[in-house]
Amino acid sequence: SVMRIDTISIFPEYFAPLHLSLIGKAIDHGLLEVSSHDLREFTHDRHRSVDDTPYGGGAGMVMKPEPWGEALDSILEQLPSPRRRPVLVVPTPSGRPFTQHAAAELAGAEHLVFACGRYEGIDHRVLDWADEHFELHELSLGDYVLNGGEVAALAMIEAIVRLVPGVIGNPDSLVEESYSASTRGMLEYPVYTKPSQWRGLEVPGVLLSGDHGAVDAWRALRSREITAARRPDLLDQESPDRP
Ligand SMILES: COc1ccc(Cn2ccc3ccc(-c4cc(N)[nH]n4)cc32)cc1
Repeated sequence: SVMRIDTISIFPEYFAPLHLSLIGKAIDHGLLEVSSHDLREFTHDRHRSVDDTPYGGGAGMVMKPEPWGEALDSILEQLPSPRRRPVLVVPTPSGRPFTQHAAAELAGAEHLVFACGRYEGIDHRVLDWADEHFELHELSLGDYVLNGGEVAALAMIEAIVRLVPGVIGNPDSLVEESYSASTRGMLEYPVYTKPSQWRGLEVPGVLLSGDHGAVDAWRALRSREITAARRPDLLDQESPDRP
């Protein structure tokens, strides 16, 4: 089944990179449809204004609700009926953390819409209205501040789309990863390839030994060492993935 992704932003060109590499191939193979919409197309004043001063005062500007309402209406109108409610993802600093778990959850959706804000954010009534017409997810990319939602949406789209069957060339790499890395498992072990000697640096001997049991043990040990050093929080969680 084809996954459809719509993005809405005042910088739609942010999403041009999605047509490169893996995601570009998925689009070429008809597995994925990506459309980027310019929010200003849903303004009608001479200045095509999308923002205004915040009620209650404070610095910066807030995105007006009307253009967002018209943009979201336009997405809903273009849906084949009878339609399941599309998923609306709104990147925001105050969102629920976007995790591999969230990516897997969203990878099952048929239709994803990303509303990318700028300025100090979007008039909250847009979210209140959208909650009635979409399956709404307000998501944070991480505990750092961006200038808008576009970069977060790009990262989320990549994390989601690579989980869609058929999009990634080699499904094995996903299985391995799902048990050892960025999920609530452990961090990835170090990887090596030819040449076996490079600038006086060798590849760990066990990896050249052909002893698969020893290789697995070495990798598990390195994952545990690296996780303990960099992400002790991941070690605390009991998870079925980690024996
Ligand atoms: C009240 O504090 C702020 C309010 C708005 C902004 C700028 N901005 C506007 C829309 C928008 C969407 C997402 C994000 C974002 C998401 C993550 N993980 N970091 N930053 C930032 C965004 C900065 C800070």
